[in-house]
Amino acid sequence: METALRVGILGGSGYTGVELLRILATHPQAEVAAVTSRKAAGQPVADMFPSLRGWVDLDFADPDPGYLAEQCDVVFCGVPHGVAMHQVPALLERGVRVVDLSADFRIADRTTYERWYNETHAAPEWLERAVYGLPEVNAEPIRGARLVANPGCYPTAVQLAFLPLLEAGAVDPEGLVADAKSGASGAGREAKTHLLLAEAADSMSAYGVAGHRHLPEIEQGMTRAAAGPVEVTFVPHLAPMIRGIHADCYSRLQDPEMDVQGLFEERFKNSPFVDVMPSGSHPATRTVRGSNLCRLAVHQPKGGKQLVVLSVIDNLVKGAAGQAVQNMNLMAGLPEATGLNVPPMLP
Ligand SMILES: NC(=O)C1=CN([C@@H]2O[C@H](COP(=O)(O)OP(=O)(O)OC[C@H]3O[C@@H](n4cnc5c(N)ncnc54)[C@H](OP(=O)(O)O)[C@@H]3O)[C@@H](O)[C@H]2O)C=CC1
Ligand SMILES: CC(=O)N[C@@H](CCC(=O)OP(=O)(O)O)C(=O)O
Repeated sequence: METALRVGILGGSGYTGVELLRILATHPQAEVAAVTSRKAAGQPVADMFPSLRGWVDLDFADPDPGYLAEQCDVVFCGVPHGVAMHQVPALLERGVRVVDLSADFRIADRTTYERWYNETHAAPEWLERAVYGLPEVNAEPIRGARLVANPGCYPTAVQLAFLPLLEAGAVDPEGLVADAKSGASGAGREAKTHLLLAEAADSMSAYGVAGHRHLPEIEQGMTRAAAGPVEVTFVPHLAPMIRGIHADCYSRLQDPEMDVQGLFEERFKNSPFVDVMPSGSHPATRTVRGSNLCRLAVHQPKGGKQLVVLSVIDNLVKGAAGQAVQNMNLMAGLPEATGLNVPPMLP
């Protein structure tokens, strides 16, 4: 067997970090060599995450890029946006390849990034060199990338639902609506009042309706797919569940007679993690939990022009850690699904 890839996780004590550790624990070609946390440096990983007892025998280390570069061939960044951009250049300059799960390198246009994220970009020279890590679109450039910007969770679910339609010019690109619900783990592991059990359970609320930071990321990908301007209304919601994203994606067909089901089946026939369900299906988030799958279902109510595509993912897997490992596999020349072929957990 070839030597395993030595993998590091910058920000390993958060939700995407523990999900990366879970997935990598059974990956046949990767070995986790370093995991960082400022607060837990020096403590065994399995003390913080007893679920990994017997699987991960490492202590958390300080987030020092020099140390990570010594130990690792590839580093995943599971740190908040605004943090990764300060750490990533030092890793890249030392020859480490990086998959950044934060938003720092997703938006190629610096001005757009700075407007939506309200801060000056610390590594603008890497913005254009980063490859947007949606494997269903960019598999080839991802293979050769030094820096992959892993997509956001909502943008993954929404783009996969719209891309076939936009690439084929099948819908009005200016009348797109994405109504999406996310589980609370999408907001990370830091304490926040709106995520307390008594605030988030048994309730559902929209947020960011006037403009969520995922909107420019969604529009960037969809503009590329449509090869022209798109107009998207994006309404995210916090739903009373732990994992999962359910996106209802609305558009107007140019030709209601078009075989939309056939279009989706053809577009994703070589995508191991996109399941185009029979037309009229109702996918549930629980049918993808713990897996790297995106399940899509096409609906054409009354056979008219209005089209509804339902898209479900696990925000921590296809929306974050699983997609990041899919990208690492491509970068390493491995089959895309290596270490990711597990069925979802249900119930
Ligand atoms: N949760 C989700 O569903 C998704 C998250 N993402 C993105 O992935 C990234 C990680 O998210 P998530 O795991 O949920 O976040 P968490 O808040 O759960 O974890 C953040 C991690 O980053 C570390 N960290 C925080 N600040 C710093 C810093 N200044 N320097 C070094 N390390 C730091 C924390 O550890 P410590 O404080 O101990 O150092 C912790 O390990 C974020 O950018 C997020 O937006 C992307 C897609 C989906
Ligand atoms: C429920 C919730 O709060 N979700 C987060 C998005 C989660 C996420 O993954 O954001 P990035 O991928 O851009 O890091 C939010 O709305 O900001």
